[in-house]
Amino acid sequence: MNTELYQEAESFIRQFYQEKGLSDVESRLNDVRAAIEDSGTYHHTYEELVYGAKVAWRNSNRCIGRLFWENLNVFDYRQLDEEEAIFQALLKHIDFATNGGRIRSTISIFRPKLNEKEVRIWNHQLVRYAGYETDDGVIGDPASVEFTKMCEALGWQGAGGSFDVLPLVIQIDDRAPKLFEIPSEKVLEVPLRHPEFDWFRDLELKWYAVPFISDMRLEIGGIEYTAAPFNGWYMGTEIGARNLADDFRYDLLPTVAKAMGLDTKRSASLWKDRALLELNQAVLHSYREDQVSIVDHHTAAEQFRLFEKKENNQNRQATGDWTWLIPPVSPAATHVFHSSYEDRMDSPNYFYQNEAYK
Ligand code: HEM
Ligand SMILES: N/C(=N/c1cccc(CO[C@@H]2CCNC2)c1)c1cccs1
Repeated sequence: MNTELYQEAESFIRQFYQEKGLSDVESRLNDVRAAIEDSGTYHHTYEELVYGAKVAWRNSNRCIGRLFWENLNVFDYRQLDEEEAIFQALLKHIDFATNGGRIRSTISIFRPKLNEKEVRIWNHQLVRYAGYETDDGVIGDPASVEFTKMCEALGWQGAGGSFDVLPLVIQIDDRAPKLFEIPSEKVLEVPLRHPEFDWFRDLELKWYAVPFISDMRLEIGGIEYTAAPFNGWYMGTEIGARNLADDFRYDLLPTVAKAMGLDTKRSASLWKDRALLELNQAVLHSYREDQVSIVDHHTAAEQFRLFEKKENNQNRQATGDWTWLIPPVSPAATHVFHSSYEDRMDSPNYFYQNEAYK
């Protein structure tokens, strides 16, 4: 009898029954114990799965967006056993979550790991841009160079542009991974323009509307869901202060600063800070004008403060990883910077897992 699994299962089931005010937890625990004795594992009810996915979000210490943890749409795809069916489910997730720009927080949960057999999505995010190493530097997203090479090794042919959407790579157990192109009409993107600087659109920048994290493991009561892609909406700084700004990503601060006519020779001119602000303003302006959900880092911090209060009202204390909760732009202008959080890892939760392309 796998007592470690039973202990994690018991702790989760008791938490679920207690928080939901359900009765007769002992009878459910007897069924779970019997299942583990009989088959080495147990099966979550849909209600347990939904509660587990939501509480895993509530426990995600690095997430500033947790105020809305109870509004998660959960798709139960544990019965799917073929790559093609999983691909179709992912397209449905992308459509449902995108919702024409009124983004809906959603998670799709595929079959959990059992006896070293597992379903994996090799992508970091369902939608992400390719990165190509050339003699004159990287074209596209440098963060995707390694994964792009893997896709090419598996037969994918990218267009060689700066914003090519990568294919989905789905692997079941030890079968060969299968590649699937996402139809371009399924991928909502936002062309970036600035509210005052007309030259900004000439940079021909864009970003995808919805972030779908597809490489983390969802752990609920000792059961490991190794393929459980989830999405929310972006906080503007993720795009404007990191993806497009980091010098190991699209490295656009010098480009924006020069177009603004700033003196990029002297750090003291704060040209990087001025460029950052305009880049972030362009992101928020473009997403809002296209009616694509996005949140600025001040509003997100206010929402997080409300989350902290709501947790206290439920006799819980919000845990957090301060180093990730503070936004990369004007962190000290938010209450988060002046607060402290215990970085305790409660379960259920989302975890990193080994790179699928081992
Ligand atoms: C609804 C809007 C949401 C917003 C605005 C939001 C915002 C963020 C931001 C800004 C980060 C830091 C990312 C980074 O710095 O790279 C983050 C991290 C995280 N979020 Fe949220 N989030 C949202 C919804 C969700 C949902 C629906 C889930 C899961 C069900 C989730 C789970 C997480 C996790 C696990 C991390 C940490 C990732 C890591 O450690 O790499 N978030 N979130
Ligand atoms: N806005 C978001 N931002 C992120 C949430 C989790 C992870 C990430 C990206 O993390 C990468 C790995 C470490 N930094 C970048 C971004 C969401 C994605 C999915 C739901 S909400």
